[in-house]
Order: sequence, then C-alpha cells, then structure tokens
Amino acid sequence: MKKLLQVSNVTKQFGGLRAIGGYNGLSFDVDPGSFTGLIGPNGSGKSTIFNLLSGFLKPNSGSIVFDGNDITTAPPEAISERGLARTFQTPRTFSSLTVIDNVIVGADNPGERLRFSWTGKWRNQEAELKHEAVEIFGRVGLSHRVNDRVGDLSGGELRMLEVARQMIRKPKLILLDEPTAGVDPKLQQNLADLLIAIHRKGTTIIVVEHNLHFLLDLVDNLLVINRGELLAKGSPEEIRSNPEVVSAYLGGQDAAQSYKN
Ligand SMILES: Nc1ncnc2c1ncn2[C@@H]1O[C@H](COP(=O)(O)OP(=O)(O)OP(=O)(O)O)[C@@H](O)[C@H]1O
Repeated sequence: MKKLLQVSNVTKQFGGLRAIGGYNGLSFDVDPGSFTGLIGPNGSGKSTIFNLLSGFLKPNSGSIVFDGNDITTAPPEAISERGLARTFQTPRTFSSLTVIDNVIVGADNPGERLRFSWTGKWRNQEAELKHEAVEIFGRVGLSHRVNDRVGDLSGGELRMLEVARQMIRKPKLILLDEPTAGVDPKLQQNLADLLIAIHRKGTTIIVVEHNLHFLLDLVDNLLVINRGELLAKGSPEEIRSNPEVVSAYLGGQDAAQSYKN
C-alpha cells in the first residue's frame, strides 16, 4: 500500500544536542486511513516530531514525504495546503471573534493570517461553512456556544474549537497534540466520538496523548518514542505486552495491567 507519510532517518538538534533521531535518525511511516497514537515520556520528542511534520521546524538531516511530495523543507502554509493539518497544545484562536467565525477563519487560513481571511474566498462560501461548523459543534455537544465569543470558552471548549477549526478544512492527515488536556470527561467522550466519525470518513489521524485510557480504545496502532527514537510500534495489544515499553513508559507491570482494564 502507498504510504501517506514517510519519515526517513530524520534528526533534529537543539543547541548541539540531538533531540530527535538518536544515532540512525528517526524513521516511520503511516498508512492512509490509519489512526495512530504517538506516545512517550515527557520530553521524549512528540511535539518536536509534530513541528517537523508540519513545517514549523526543519530537520538537520533525513526526509519527510507526505502524499507523494517531499515536504522536508516546505513552509507550514505549503504543507497545510497539501492537506496536513495540526492542532497545538495551546489552542491558537482569535479571542475577539465568535466561535463560528473562528471555525470559518480556520477553513481558509491555514497560515493563521487573519488579514487575508477577511478578503479570502471563504466569504462566498460562508453559508456552507457555517452549516458545517454548526454540524461539527453539534457533534461535540457545543451547538449552544457557536455565537459566543471565544474569550468566554472554557479550556476544554477551546480544545474542541481547535479540532473543529482544522476538521472543517477536510485534511488528509490531522495531527492532534494532546486533545484531551483540560477537557472534562463528558467532553472527552464527545471528542472521542468525533474522532471516530472523522476517521470513519477516511481522515488519517495521528494523536499525541498522555491519557492512555482515552487513546488505547481509539487507535489502531501506536508509535512509542523514547529520547527522540522509536522504541516500539504495533497494535495497542502488542504495545501493552511489550516489556521494553512497559518498563520505559508504562511504569511497570502494574500500570500496564491497569491500561488493559
Ligand atoms: N525550541 C527548542 N529549543 C531547545 N530545545 C527544545 C526545543 N523544543 C524542544 N526541545 C527539547 O527537545 C526535547 C523534546 O521536547 P518535546 O517538547 O518535543 O517533547 P514532548 O515529548 O512533546 O514532551 P511533553 O510530553 O512534555 O510535551 C526536550 O529535551 C526539549 O527540551
């Protein structure tokens, strides 16, 4: 099967220290239509990997191919236009606009350039986009919030907005950075349902998530990162029973057992 994403021998250094890639460089690939969890201890390199994939950082060596195009040195806007979307750990929203206007701006504004969005083509498609935005918010139980100012949203609602803004652009691949952080359990369930629906419609997803209870029920495969290197990859079942992962990441057999329940 043709891969949607191919990461080959990628390294990234900060101030002379290699954060990503270890000795041989980091390599992994992602099948179209897959749902991948990216896990690893704090500081292991997950956000850096997302920054490399989305063009916010450039690798020191290696290559990244997305949907048949070499995007190793491409700027974030060009990568976004090719259909690779991402969310950030800290949601990037326009707090003076309403929820719905934030979603619409996200539709034609991958580079976060608000100025262009006012003159952009989305104005002609406003009704259609509004309809889609209301539908996405309805699915996460936030229809009552669409006309509120973003500054009035809770942390959890902001996370939902961040996902909705990216989804409306119908990306081929979406990278979600800790989508459940600060989201209450009810909204978490809505978020899980939304991600399942998005995945069923064919969007490929990679999600960084510390909440393994949330993650392990959703994804079909996992990449485990440790010190910027790929420690293991496989199905959730394979990862749960991998002794190296259990000792490096899951915190011993007792913890691994609890994730099985
Ligand atoms: N801009 C930067 N400048 C210098 N060092 C950085 C920079 N970004 C990341 N690092 C370092 O790279 C390593 C990986 O960090 P990264 O934030 O990618 O880890 P993470 O797995 O996302 O962590 P967390 O789970 O805590 O979010 C860490 O040692 C971090 O200090």
